[in-house]
Amino acid sequence: MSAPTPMMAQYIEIKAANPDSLLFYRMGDFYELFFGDAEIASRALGITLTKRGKHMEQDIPMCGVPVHAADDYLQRLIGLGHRVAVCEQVEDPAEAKKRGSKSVVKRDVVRLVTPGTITEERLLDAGQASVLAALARVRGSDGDDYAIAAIDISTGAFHLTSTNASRLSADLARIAPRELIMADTVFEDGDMRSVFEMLDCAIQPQPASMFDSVRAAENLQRFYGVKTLDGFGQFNRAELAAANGAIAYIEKTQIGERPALMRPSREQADRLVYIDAATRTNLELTQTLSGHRDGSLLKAMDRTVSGLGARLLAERLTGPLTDADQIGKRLDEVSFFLGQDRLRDDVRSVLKGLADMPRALSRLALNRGGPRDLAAIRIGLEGAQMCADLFKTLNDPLPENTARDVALLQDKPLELSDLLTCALAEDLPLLARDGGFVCDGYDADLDEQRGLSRESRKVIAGLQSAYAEETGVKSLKIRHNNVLGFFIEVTALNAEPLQADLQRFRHRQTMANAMRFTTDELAELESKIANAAGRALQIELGHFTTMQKAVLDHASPLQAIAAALARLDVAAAMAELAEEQGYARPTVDASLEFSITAGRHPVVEQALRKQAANPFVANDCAIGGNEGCIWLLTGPNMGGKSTFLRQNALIAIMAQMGSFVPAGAAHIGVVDRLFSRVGAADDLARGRSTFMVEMVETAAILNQAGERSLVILDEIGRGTATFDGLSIAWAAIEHLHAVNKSRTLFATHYHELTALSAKLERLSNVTLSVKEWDGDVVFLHEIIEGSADRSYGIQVARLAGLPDAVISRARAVLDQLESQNRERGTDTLIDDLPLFSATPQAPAQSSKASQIEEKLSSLHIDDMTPRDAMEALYALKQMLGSKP
Ligand SMILES: Nc1ncnc2c1ncn2[C@@H]1O[C@H](COP(=O)(O)OP(=O)(O)OP(=O)(O)O)[C@@H](O)[C@H]1O
Repeated sequence: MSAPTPMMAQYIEIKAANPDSLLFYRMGDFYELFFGDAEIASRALGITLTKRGKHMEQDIPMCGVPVHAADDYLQRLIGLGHRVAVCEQVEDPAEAKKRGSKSVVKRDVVRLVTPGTITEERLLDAGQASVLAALARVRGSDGDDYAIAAIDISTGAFHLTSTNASRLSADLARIAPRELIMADTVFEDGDMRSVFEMLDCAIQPQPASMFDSVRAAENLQRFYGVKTLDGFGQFNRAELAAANGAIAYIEKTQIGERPALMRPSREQADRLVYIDAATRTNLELTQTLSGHRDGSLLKAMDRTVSGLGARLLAERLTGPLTDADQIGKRLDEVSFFLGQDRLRDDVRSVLKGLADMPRALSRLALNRGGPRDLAAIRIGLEGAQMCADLFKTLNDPLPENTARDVALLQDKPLELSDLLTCALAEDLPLLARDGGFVCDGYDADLDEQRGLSRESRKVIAGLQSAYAEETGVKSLKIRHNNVLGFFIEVTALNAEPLQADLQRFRHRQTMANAMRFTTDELAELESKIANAAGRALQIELGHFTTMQKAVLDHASPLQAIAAALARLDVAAAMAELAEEQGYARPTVDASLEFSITAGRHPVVEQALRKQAANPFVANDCAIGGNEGCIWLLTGPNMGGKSTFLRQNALIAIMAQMGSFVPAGAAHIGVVDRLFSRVGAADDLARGRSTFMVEMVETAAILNQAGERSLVILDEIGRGTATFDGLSIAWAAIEHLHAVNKSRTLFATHYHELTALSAKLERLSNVTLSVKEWDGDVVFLHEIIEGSADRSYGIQVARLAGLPDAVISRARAVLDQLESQNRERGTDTLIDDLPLFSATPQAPAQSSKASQIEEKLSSLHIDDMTPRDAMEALYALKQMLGSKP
């Protein structure tokens, strides 16, 4: 068997060290993939699979992607959940040749590209954070402690959240990482499976040693180049372990490059509203149930003009606050911008033109940046100054948060800004190695080299005319290509005068219709130009390094300025939204109030307006109070029950993220937990039926909701047989009323439940009004007191286009069922239910049963004939049959 070629041997060795990643192996202008990687990539990318040589007597499958288009292919592979190891040539091929003609150029993996560690503009969504999360678990004195380190390497944001087993899912759902890492021991723990299954992201278990909390402080100190972590605040063991895991993973994937991470900031779990994963999904906060951004609350609210602002808005929407003071301060900013139309417009138009500073900074830190990233910083700093200047003309006092942000903008690093403004040219190449990004007049040496090369070009133009004259060939041209450099070109017919003097015009190449020559003068000029260009590029690259370093030296103030710009964008955008949509400032305080006047659903309202349909019908909601009220909502199908339930939850979220709300007025006592059980979908992938999903979600609510919670329940119990469903709904309401005491909205089709209002003092019945007209039903979408006695399901079915025959048959069946029901009387069912009996009744002794038992025990079977036994059995059966 033949040994692998030296190159294949190198490939096999590098691949063995990176078994979990597709290996992009650099060969000239291509990244090549071999063996199984080639098969996977060719299928995923739709590129041709070829072969190259043999290994162990078998063809080696191969495919390749051109280096200049690698980003696109990377994006697709990462999108499909793959990881890619990028292996580059790390020495000049000339060096390799010195070791012998057969030696292979040294190559090494320079970077692992994973879903959570990408930084390229084209691989990122401007309005979305790209989070890598590291989950750590440490055994505490009373149970396990968990912490999540969430890093957005594309912006440097770094948050640490302490959590526990019951909050973990909700916290991960809020953070919504693109990639989650954890110790393999945690990954393999069966109890954790449900947590990981719920997440829609890449999950990468890592060696447990990466999450060591003991070495963590030392590693963090090394990473940040500090002697102690005291200045960072106090961290618990779980937080240290999570931070250590995240940093170790970044070092593992970035191989030698150090991203400009901010210092970790601690998130206090109770600072944010607890919203569990199901509620987040059901309320379609950042995407719809079908996975689209259109139709989500975020899309309906987003009026930001910069990527920075869009990301901050999403962060605020997914983590509304629980501190009424902080919420009030955010609302002050919106009020301020609402009263300053002109300023708002001006600020927004400055912000619109800004490039993404934190992402540019991050690429520069990782040595992946180019001249355009330097320009992004320059433009960002100019924008910050322009923004700050806009506020100078104001006489009114600024709200606290706005004043703080404007002060931050004024605090820009002047030297850096001057350096970038003076040095950078207007038109910039993507890559530093393309040159031409330092402006003329900045560096005399550079200007001289550029002058030389410009001068030489003029000389070449002169030479061309001279040669044309000398040879009498008017069409003679001096051209350039990468293979020959400069050359003289004449058509084959005109070659003779040049061929006549081959001492002077040395022949280089014969083409189909042309001949190419060179001269000593031309060769000399060529080397002058090449030298000058090479020297100029060296000088420019030197300036690039200086500017890059200057930017990184100011990473912290730059990040602070970017954060201030993002906050201003969000505040101005919220004011824009409030004005455009007619929203009101909510009152948010520490009470247990929940009273909304003329509330609307932010997404449905905008959709109806777009369709020029009937306007949205506003509705009130009052479920506040010291022990929380329950509104039991019955009403026809399509009446607007789900819409009403969701709109109130969304209004609470909007208010607590610091936004104005779609209502005439709103007074909300801070909600600390928001639960919803609306619209169930099968979760067959996890082996759960609709009903099971519904019950798991309901159980979570009944076990966790408290008096500060807001609970939204839509049609629980509908996924099972009528009486089972009704009983579960019934018992759940009683529990909510007596135990949870949360502010609750409960929509149902079980009209029987409305009888509960007679017994539960804080429960009110409300319904959605309808008009019946000529056998049809008209939905007025208006909430009124009282209860609906019918669901109008058949009318809705008719509207949906069920065949007439089915509709009329359904009407006949319904009439029959209703008349039977009337005869039996549903009220008896309600009155019979042991409403307030906490302890189940002991089953009454049945006198019939004991008579049968007595008779049985009096029988002497051994003394009986078969006929006697038969008769006794008949008698027993008869006694049983006489039971009522
Ligand atoms: N307040 C409103 N104003 C105007 N249109 C509304 C209003 N509420 C709901 N609608 C419209 O009615 C449609 C049905 O609403 P929704 O889904 O909330 O009804 P539902 O009572 O929950 O129905 P079902 O019981 O069949 O689930 C919505 O898609 C919306 O277009």
